[in-house]
Amino acid sequence: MRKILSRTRRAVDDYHMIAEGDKIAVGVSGGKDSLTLLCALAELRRFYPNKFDILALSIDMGFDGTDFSKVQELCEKIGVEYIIEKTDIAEVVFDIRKESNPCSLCAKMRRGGVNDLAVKNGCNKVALGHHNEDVLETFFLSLFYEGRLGCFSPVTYLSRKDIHVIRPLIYVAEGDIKGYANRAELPVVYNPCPMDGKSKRQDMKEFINSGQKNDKFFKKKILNAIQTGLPAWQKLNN
Ligand SMILES: Nc1ncnc2c1ncn2[C@@H]1O[C@H](COP(=O)(O)OP(=O)(O)OP(=O)(O)O)[C@@H](O)[C@H]1O
Repeated sequence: MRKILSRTRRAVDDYHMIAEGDKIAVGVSGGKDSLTLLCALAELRRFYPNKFDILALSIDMGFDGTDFSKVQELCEKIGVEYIIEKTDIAEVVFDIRKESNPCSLCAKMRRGGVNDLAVKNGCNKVALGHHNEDVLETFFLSLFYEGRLGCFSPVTYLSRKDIHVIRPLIYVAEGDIKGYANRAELPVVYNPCPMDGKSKRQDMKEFINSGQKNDKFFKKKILNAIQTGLPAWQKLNN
């Protein structure tokens, strides 16, 4: 956890993600990334100079067999309040709308659900579990499939809801998350989504891995290009 925590702290500092008195909703899908984010922020909360509080939120998509009870137990252990909202997003996307491209509608509804639930519970920020490889994959997806330079931002202000979305794991490597999730025996929730893993993102992952194999600084250089080239990624002075 020490490495994850120090990288999380560096990202939080570089982009002023956490201010005194913040109440941060951590979006917990039940996957390894968001569970790691939850544990990292619970730990950071103990010593970060700006005092803040966290709340864990899960949007239950309504797939049969989803069980968040072990996440509930983890939250009790680390002293974090936990709210699960049951939805019928899976039914809307797959049965009612019969979407040919279900991921984009699903993600939109899920994001809306997390943000609304955060506001309803008095949070001024939402934290998401995007890690370093998510950043690089998203950057290349924009480049190769949309022909533009872009990526989600470390911090995004949503004016309609008056909340900030923060991504504290942007410097954390997926491999470190996997290692931590295994060692800490995080209660990863089985994802029954039929689309899970079937995406262009997988192709980008393979492309990045082959770049990294040829040049051990590949990922570092791309992140540097993002931070110097995309305005929203410019580090703020501390
Ligand atoms: N059902 C959900 N409820 C609450 N938050 C969610 C949910 N699904 C996703 N999120 C949040 O959005 C982030 C990005 O979603 P995405 O589906 O890309 O997750 P991921 O990369 O598979 O991460 P994870 O391993 O945490 O599932 C997650 O890390 C999490 O913080």
